[in-house]
Amino acid sequence: MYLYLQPKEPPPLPEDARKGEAEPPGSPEKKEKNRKRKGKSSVSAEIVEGFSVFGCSESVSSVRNSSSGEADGSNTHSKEVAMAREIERASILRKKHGIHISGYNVPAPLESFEELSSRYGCKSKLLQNLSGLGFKEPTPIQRKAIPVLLSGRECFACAPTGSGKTLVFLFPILMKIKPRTKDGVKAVILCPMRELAAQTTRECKKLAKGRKFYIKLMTKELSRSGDFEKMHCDILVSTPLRLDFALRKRKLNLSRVEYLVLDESDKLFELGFVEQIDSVVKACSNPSIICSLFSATLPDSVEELARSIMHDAVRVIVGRKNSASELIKQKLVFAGSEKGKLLALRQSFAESLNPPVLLFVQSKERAKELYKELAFDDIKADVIHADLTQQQREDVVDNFRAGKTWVLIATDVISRGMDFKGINCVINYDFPESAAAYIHRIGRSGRAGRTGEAITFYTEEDKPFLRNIANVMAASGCEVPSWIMALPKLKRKKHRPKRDSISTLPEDNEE
Ligand SMILES: Nc1ncnc2c1ncn2[C@@H]1O[C@H](COP(=O)(O)OP(=O)(O)OP(=O)(O)O)[C@@H](O)[C@H]1O
Repeated sequence: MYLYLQPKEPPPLPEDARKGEAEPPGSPEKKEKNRKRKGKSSVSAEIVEGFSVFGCSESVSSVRNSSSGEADGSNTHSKEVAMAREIERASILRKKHGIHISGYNVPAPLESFEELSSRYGCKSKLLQNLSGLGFKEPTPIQRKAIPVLLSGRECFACAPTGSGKTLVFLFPILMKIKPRTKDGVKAVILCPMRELAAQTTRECKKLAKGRKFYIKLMTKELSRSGDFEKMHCDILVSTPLRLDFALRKRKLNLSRVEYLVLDESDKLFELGFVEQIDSVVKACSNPSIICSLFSATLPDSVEELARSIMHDAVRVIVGRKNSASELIKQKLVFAGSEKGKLLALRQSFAESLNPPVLLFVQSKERAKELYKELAFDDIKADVIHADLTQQQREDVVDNFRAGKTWVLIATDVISRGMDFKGINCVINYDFPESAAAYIHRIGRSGRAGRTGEAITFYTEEDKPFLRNIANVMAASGCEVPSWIMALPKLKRKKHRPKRDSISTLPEDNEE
């Protein structure tokens, strides 16, 4: 029985809520929580177009929050003029960057990172760190979702792979929590995979450079033998399994957590993780906690579940929901059979190999098989899958990052969130199991404004599933043959067929 993750029907909104003024719906506790949030409301705000899931209005208007003290209450006319300008400015920015939002009193988007200081009092050290990382302009999701979190609102954010969502949740945490207060964990970031948790911890440390935060990655050792009563930790990054283990066995106290982030939240809400997420959500019992959910793919079912843990959230979508980055040139290649795929791969590498290349297969067995095949070729290849030790997995990732490995063969353990700089090509050697898996896999290239390429092999067996991928391709402007678009639509069934093993050796029954 999951107390927190039971999806609830959206409560009907009172008439004045639709004007952005009513009491938020929910229990007295939630109301209290929302009252606190309202109090935190920041400088400039919009009330915008509503979507069904978070239940809000269809009217479009925008207000300048007078609590900023910028508007002169005695001069109604000039206040109205200023408000109108603000509405227009926010709307132009949103349109320019393809940002869609829903929610009440949504703060206006950032025009520049400098506004973090002028509007939200950001410390200069943090801003220096941003420019030190070469971040000059906020990306569209950063423009909109950072102010949402900074104004104390919960956020449900969907933006393309490689569009800078990590900064969206890290930066407000670093701005808002007090470092080294010694009264426990203040922020928890959950990631579905260990590699991603390690990467997020590293990014967090880079952004926090020069500020004295205790930032910890929940390693296996820590979850099994950490003394959490003595350990200092402001920001904790973990996979659900390790955090749940530490909660149960090591009596980790999360009651003072102010920020809970579910990165790659659609994956986190998949079966297998739900029980662990539920236990974490329960342990984060602070009524003022701010939850935020991020992914490049957020199906409606996840929005439904999100409603059970979020209150008064602002939904921010950049571009089209559940679509691939437009920076990736996508191609489908018919390889006929399993043998045909290996030949096609070798031929493609012989014609042009432009490393780094990431190659996805559907299982660890197949990853090992393909690695054996490519090891005979003159290609610096390596392999990563769940059978490797943690240290081995880290070494593989480091070697690929350092350019020592040209071709990395991988299962879906690194298909989400991993930020390898400048991957030129992603090859789906095995057809992805779903459109979401496809979007995340190919999203390892075409990041941070760079272009990339994605090639997907398919066999006769994969043909019935082509349409799902073709839809994603067409939506991001890639050419798709009309016969594929005419294939019947399949219900969202996962495609993981049993495939012939990867080998060029003749089979027993062949001559
Ligand atoms: N404002 C910015 N300017 C330039 N580069 C940026 C900016 N913000 C983030 N980046 C860089 O863009 C890359 C992708 O960022 P990030 O990993 O946060 O993407 P993401 O949206 O979380 O992707 P995914 O959905 O795959 O997890 C990183 O290398 C990051 O350093």
